Amino acid sequence: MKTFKSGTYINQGTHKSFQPTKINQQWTIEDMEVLALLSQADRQLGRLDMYSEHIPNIDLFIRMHVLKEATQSSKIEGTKTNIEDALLDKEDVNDEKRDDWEEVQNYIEALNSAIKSLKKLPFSSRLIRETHRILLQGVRGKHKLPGEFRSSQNWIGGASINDATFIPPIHTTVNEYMGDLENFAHNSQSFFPDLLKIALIHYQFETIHPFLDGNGRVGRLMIILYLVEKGILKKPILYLSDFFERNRMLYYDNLTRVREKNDLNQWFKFFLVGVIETAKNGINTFESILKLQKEVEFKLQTLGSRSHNAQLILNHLYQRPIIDAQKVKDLTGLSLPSVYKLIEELEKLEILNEITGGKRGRIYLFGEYTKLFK
Ligand SMILES: Nc1ncnc2c1ncn2[C@@H]1O[C@H](COP(=O)(O)OP(=O)(O)OP(=O)(O)O)[C@@H](O)[C@H]1O
Repeated sequence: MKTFKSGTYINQGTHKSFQPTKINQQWTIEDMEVLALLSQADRQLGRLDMYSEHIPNIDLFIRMHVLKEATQSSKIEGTKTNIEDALLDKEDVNDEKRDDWEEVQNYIEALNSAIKSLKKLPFSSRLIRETHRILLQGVRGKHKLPGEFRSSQNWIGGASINDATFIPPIHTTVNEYMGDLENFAHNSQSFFPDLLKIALIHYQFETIHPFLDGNGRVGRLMIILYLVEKGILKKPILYLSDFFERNRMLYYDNLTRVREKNDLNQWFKFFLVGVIETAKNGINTFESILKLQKEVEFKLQTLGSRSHNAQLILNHLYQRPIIDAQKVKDLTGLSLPSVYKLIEELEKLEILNEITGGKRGRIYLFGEYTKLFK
């Protein structure tokens, strides 16, 4: 690592683009602090992974984890959607918030679809492009070449290329760089720890900046895809975007430091601290979910014969903690008067609370559960 050189600048006449060093090579690591953090991060990830085996019905809770990741990652990009907004149906979202809401939904769809595809497609340029296509579908992204690598020079920061903070590699080299990144991801001879590999892949991906837009979001999404593909996590339950969002300036600065100061170790440390902190938060969230689940079950016992229907509603709420009377009717097959009675009882038990304040179109939130993801 001592001699690591992040890349070279090539003169394009009006500007200089940064051509990063290819990453599919043998890496060594000598910084003891990186190694110590790596060992902690591995330990915490192992603990987190255990939850996916031991929590019954874990899939119920994963949807909310995905929703949180989508909200936080999109927030870095600038959307103003919060978790409660992201839970709403399209027709319940205000006009001015709808485009942001759609971006978050695209993120959820892109992540779910990519996780599913991993069963038949490897972590590859093709998978990355397909994920990008879903992420940028719809109004805002349609002029940004969804699903395609760029065919022009782009830049980061500044209104024009002349005052850019960073100019990624020339577009004619994007395919070659992405091929190198893909080969590195699958190079089993490189004997480099997986967490450092994905940290390096994220840095390199952001530096290549292969798309016209959405590079940050796709790059963050790739982290979870890589961890699942390598079997480090059985389920997609580690989401770093919250950490990156809370430390946004450091996130950008540490990426920049690699390029400007050849300081890869600082980026590794930042990334590993993120993994440790996020895994610990994930474990706490699961502990809180289990505790809440017990409390709720205890409350449901007071409903006697109606507890079966209440349980059906709860199974829905753990996936999407928002509901209306029609959905309760669909889930339980009860008549409308019985539906309203059951909702009222769940309100009394402080499981549901109405959030619109209106008489019609009432929507109920499972607030205590939603809070665990904030
Ligand atoms: N100096 C830098 N060097 C390399 N990558 C950077 C640098 N500064 C920012 N980035 C990366 O570029 C991303 C922004 O790229 P882009 O606007 O294409 O992505 P986005 O998904 O639309 O937005 P965002 O990443 O802000 O959510 C940042 O999130 C970060 O990952």
